Amino acid sequence: MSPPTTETTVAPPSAAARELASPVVPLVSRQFDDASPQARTVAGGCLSVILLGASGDLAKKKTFPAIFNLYKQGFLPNDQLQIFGYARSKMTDTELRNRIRGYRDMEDSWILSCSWQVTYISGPYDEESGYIKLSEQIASHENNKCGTTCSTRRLFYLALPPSVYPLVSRMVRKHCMNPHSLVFGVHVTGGWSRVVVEKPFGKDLASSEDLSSELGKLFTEDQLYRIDHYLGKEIVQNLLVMRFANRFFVPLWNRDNIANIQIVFKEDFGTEGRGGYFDEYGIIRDIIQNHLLQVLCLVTMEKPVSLTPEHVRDEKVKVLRAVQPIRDEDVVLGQYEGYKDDPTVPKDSVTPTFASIILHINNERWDGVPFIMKAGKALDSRKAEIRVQFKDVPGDIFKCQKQGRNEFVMRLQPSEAMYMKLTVKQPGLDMKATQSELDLSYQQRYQDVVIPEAYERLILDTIRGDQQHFVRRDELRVAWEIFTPLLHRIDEGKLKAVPYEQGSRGPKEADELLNVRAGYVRTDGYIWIPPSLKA
Ligand SMILES: NC(=O)C1=CN([C@@H]2O[C@H](COP(=O)(O)OP(=O)(O)OC[C@H]3O[C@@H](n4cnc5c(N)ncnc54)[C@H](OP(=O)(O)O)[C@@H]3O)[C@@H](O)[C@H]2O)C=CC1
Ligand SMILES: O=C1O[C@H](COP(=O)(O)O)[C@@H](O)[C@H](O)[C@H]1O
Repeated sequence: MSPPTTETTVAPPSAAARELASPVVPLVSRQFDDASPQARTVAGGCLSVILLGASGDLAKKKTFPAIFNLYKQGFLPNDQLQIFGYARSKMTDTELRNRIRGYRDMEDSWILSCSWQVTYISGPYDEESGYIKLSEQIASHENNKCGTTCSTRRLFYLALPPSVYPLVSRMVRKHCMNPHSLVFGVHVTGGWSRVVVEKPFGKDLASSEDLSSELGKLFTEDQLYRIDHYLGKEIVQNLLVMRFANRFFVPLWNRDNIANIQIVFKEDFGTEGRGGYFDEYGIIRDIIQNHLLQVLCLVTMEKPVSLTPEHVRDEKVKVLRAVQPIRDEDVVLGQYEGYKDDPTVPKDSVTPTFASIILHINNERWDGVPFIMKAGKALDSRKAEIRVQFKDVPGDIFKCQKQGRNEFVMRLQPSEAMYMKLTVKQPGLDMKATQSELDLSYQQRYQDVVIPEAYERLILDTIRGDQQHFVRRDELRVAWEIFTPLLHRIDEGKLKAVPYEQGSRGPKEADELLNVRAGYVRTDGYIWIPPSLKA
């Protein structure tokens, strides 16, 4: 096997590349300096998207719909696209298409009118024959559509359990990489092969490093896209713009003004048939170590030198390195009652389905500010948000502390919004202060804008070769360094999950942790109602 090569492309933009030009150019992710691989990569030619694990949950719910939506919006080449599904399950092309169609009720007529089709290949993950067949089918599509001269692009998406990544990656590397574009190790026709891998990337530092080394032997870092779909969410993508393009926030975003920050993920349903997977990982590996930690990076990092992916990721790594070891007294774990009734969950499972953890960042900006990372399944609502609580005003003459503190809330989902809780004069003759808000609710402000799904954005980024919103290897290592000691203590039974009622706020101990150890001050009697729900 030849060693992996760095992709270098030299062909001028083709007509197909121009066809791929985005109708909307997002502000953050589309700016590259001339030296970046993205700027050099020609984004045109035949495109094969190969979904390994095509029979699975992620493929059905997220990946296929995202590809269809991108195509529908004109982001993918009209006549040079082909989707290949690969998995062990026996299925025909039509059965796979029906499966995809069935999920989101995608319009039959529209799917049938696509000039390309979904091809399904059934094969084992551990035998070469399946990959040889897959490779032949891709080559045949490329020859039919492009001949041998134009650039060909192969996007391999591993929608599979991480345990099979090394095996599948070795097979892909050996049999399915793009042969046309390599001449003496250099891509001369603008072609590429890229590989998307899903989280969780390992179970702890050691297993993640093993996985990274395995993949590193097969692919270069710029061929590997470690996807964390929270980085594709609209409000998460807005974080750098909000923080670094608004004078308001520049002087306030630090330990002098901010009392605490919460990053919260709540789901109002349990494991729903994914208990087998979930029980092996638990809520910290499933949500906090990746999704919430990525959000924390963007909330706390210093301003990058520029928006090139490496500059942004350098800053993320830097702030992660300043996160302090997690103390047991800063952790509350929970397991919802009824979790073990799921037939795929062992009857004696102690896996946490809820965790609230206080992190501390030891740097000049954040020393002393508690960051509360809270995630749970089967809670009272489904939402994800970042809540920045400011300190009290010194010398308060209005007795505002009783009203509540200023908060800046960024709601990732549902109903994207940003609002600022502030104290104003209650309208009327009395000089009385009350809580109100400045509100930017996306549904109201951007009524004609369809907010893309995170997976749409990130899959498009992989096709464009933009790695800003993907996790770099060193970033992943530090993320595991932060959580591995705690995870090992949990695995050894040193920390126990307390039971909580389904549909509740989680264990009451988590509220105590928030109030007592993180100093969060709740505003009684104030609830933000999204404008869409107001009469
Ligand atoms: N589902 C979701 O909402 C999300 C999933 N992810 C990640 O995406 C990846 C795929 O997830 P998901 O689709 O839910 O997983 P699934 O359990 O649905 O697995 C996907 C496919 O992999 C094959 N497979 C399952 N178990 C094994 C095994 N032990 N050995 C070999 N092959 C197996 C099956 O295909 P066959 O038997 O036909 O070969 C299955 O259809 C995971 O890494 C997950 O963490 C990330 C975010 C959200
Ligand atoms: O990665 C995962 O994310 C989903 C939640 O994603 P969202 O975009 O709907 O917030 C979660 O349900 C799943 O357990 C986890 O693996």
